[in-house]
Order: sequence, then C-alpha cells, then structure tokens
Amino acid sequence: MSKQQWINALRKRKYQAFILVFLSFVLLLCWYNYDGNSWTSSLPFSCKLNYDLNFLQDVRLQRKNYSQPDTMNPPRTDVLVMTPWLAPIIWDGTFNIYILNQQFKQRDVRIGLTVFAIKKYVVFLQLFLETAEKFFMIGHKVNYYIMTDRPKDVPNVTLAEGRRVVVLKIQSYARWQDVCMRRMEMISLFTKERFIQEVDYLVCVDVDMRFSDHVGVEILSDIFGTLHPRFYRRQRQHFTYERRPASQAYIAFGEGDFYYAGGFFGGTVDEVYKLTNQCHNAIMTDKANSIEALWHDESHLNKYFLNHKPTKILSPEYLWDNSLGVPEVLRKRRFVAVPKNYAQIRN
Ligand SMILES: CC(=O)N[C@H]1[C@@H](OP(=O)(O)OP(=O)(O)OC[C@H]2O[C@@H](n3ccc(=O)[nH]c3=O)[C@H](O)[C@@H]2O)O[C@H](CO)[C@H](O)[C@@H]1O
Ligand SMILES: [Mn+2]
Repeated sequence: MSKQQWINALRKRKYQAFILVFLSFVLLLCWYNYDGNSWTSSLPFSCKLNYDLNFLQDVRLQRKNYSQPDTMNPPRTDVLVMTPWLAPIIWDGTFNIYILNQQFKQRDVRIGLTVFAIKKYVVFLQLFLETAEKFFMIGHKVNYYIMTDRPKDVPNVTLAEGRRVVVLKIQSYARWQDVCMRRMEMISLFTKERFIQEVDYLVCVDVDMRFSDHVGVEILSDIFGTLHPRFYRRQRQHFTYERRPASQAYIAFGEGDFYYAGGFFGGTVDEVYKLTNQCHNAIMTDKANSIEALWHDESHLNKYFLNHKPTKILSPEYLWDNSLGVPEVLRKRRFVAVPKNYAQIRN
C-alpha cells in the first residue's frame, strides 16, 4: 500500500480512525499515569478510579518512572497512616508496590504463610489457596505451611513457580478455643524446627478467609499486626481486651493503642518466635490458674502488642468482614472472611 492509498483509506474511514487514535491516546495516558499503585492524583483530570488492575501487574512492576512523592500532598488525609511510635499503618494509596517489590526482590526474600485447618476447617483450604495464588505475594518465594490433623483432605492446588505447599500434621484439640490458642504453641515449635531455615518472614492467618485483592511485601516488617475491622474506629474503653487482672492478657481501662485481630499477624521468623512463644507461655500460665482469656489467643496477642509495639500495622483492608458493609475509607478489601455456620463447623 502506498502512502497515498493509506491516506485515501483513512479519509474514507476518518471517524473510525479518529476514535481509534483517541482511544489509544486515552489508554496510553492512563497507563503512563498509573504509578504502580493508584492513578488518582497524577491524572490531568481529577478522578478517582479504583479498578482492579491485575492485568497491568507485569507492566507496572517494570515501571521505573513512578510519580514523585509529594511533600505537600499526602496521599491519604482521611485515615491515620502513622502511629505515635512511628510505625506505618498500611492503607491503599500509601505505598508504591513497584519500589517495594524491587527492594524485596533484591533481597530474594522468602515468605512463609502459616495456616491451620483442624477438623472441619479443611473445607476452607481450597478457596484460601486458590485466591492466595492470585493475590498473595505474587512474584515472590512462598511456602504455604498447612497445619492439619487431616493431611489427606488438603486439596491439590496448582501453584506458580517458586511456591510450594508444606503439610505439617499436628494434633487436634476437642474445644475450638484450644485449637485457636494452640496455634501459638505450634507456630513457635515449628519455627525452631524448620521455619528458621526455610523462610525470612512468617505471615500467620485464619483459614476461613479468601484473598480478594493484592496482599504483597508492603505488609512485611519486623513485627506486624492488623487493625480489627470491628474496632478500628472505636475508643479504647470499648475494646474487648481481657479485663480480669488474674489473666496474663489483662489490660486496664485507659491503656491500649489499637485492638488487633487474632487472624493476621507476622514478622521476621525471630520476632514471630518471640511473639508466639510468649503468648503460648501466657496461655499456659492462665490454664494453670484456671482462667481463659475472653478472646483466647487474640487477647494474648493484644497484650503482647501493648508491650512490644508492632513496627508496622495493617489497616482493615487486610482483614475485612463483608457483614460490616464497605465504608468509604476502605478502598480495597484484600482479605475477607468467608461466612460460616459457627455451630456446624466448630463441632
Ligand atoms: C479474623 C480473626 O481475627 N479471627 C480471630 C477470631 O475468631 P474467628 O471466629 O474468626 O475464629 P475461627 O473459628 O476462624 O478460628 C480461628 C482459626 O483456628 C483454626 N481452627 C479453629 C477451629 C477448628 O475447629 N479448626 C481450626 O482449624 C482455623 O485456622 C481458624 O481460622 O478469634 C479467635 C479467638 O477466639 C482467633 O483469635 C481468630 O484468629
Ligand atoms: Mn476466622
């Protein structure tokens, strides 16, 4: 086709051509302004788009010319993004995943995700693992440590390269409360036995959950906890801390920073060992004194974090429950509770 023929053809279909060029331009503009995390302020027109952009993941990871951090324009002004002890609180918009992935890739970091599936809770594993493969630490080395009394019921899920499932057989306990609490003991035991050789960070979560958006290296730090979705707006006197002084988990009214959820914490292997070992010891002391903390392991976790402040805190984006609706500050729901029939699943 000669140049003239091209021009003639274009003239004939000038409207289509114009629309095509215009659309390409818009697409390019969007792509250019997407800074690896959000494309809000950098767009020439001020609009807030919060689409799921996983298809751009590969592209955005390679992006070098991300937008400059703006000293006079904080990305979030609607939520607390830093604790008084200078630990960041991770909300959507506060981090650039491109930069963080580069940093953690350089260190070739290995992450262990511990999850317990005792008795009937094995039914949650399939969705948990499938969604983790879509959203959890994509592009990094991941070991799933599945602790269960029913190894045969662990589903076979196809894993991406660099990821593997490790099934660890453990005993079960009759009471669900004991199952929950003994997680502290098991994590601390396996930390010494194998986690310390195999991974750099541990992430410890509930199994009755599904991933529904990006959860990546932005969560990693020496020791981190997560704001409980029911309490992140509440005053400390309403927190359901253990209030009986006889318990090791006791926290007085007038004390406490946040109410942390039992279902999502982690850190370096060393720090998680300290946390789980201390919580387990406290649980055993309570047991010897015939007292059980109100919210079991969660109460002890809250006590631990009162005295050992987390170095990072995850917003409730990282542990949401859809029965609470979707408040405006919650731009993403990354890890969401799967509804369950308590009476049926716990017995
Ligand atoms: C989201 C969140 O913050 N959850 C916490 C909350 O309750 P939940 O009501 O979410 O507790 P849950 O029933 O999910 O139990 C916690 C976890 O223990 C495991 N499990 C439990 C029972 C069983 O028969 N088999 C089994 O495998 C399983 O991994 C489960 O996810 O309070 C619990 C203590 O009361 C724990 O602190 C949970 O981490
Ligand atoms: Mn749960």
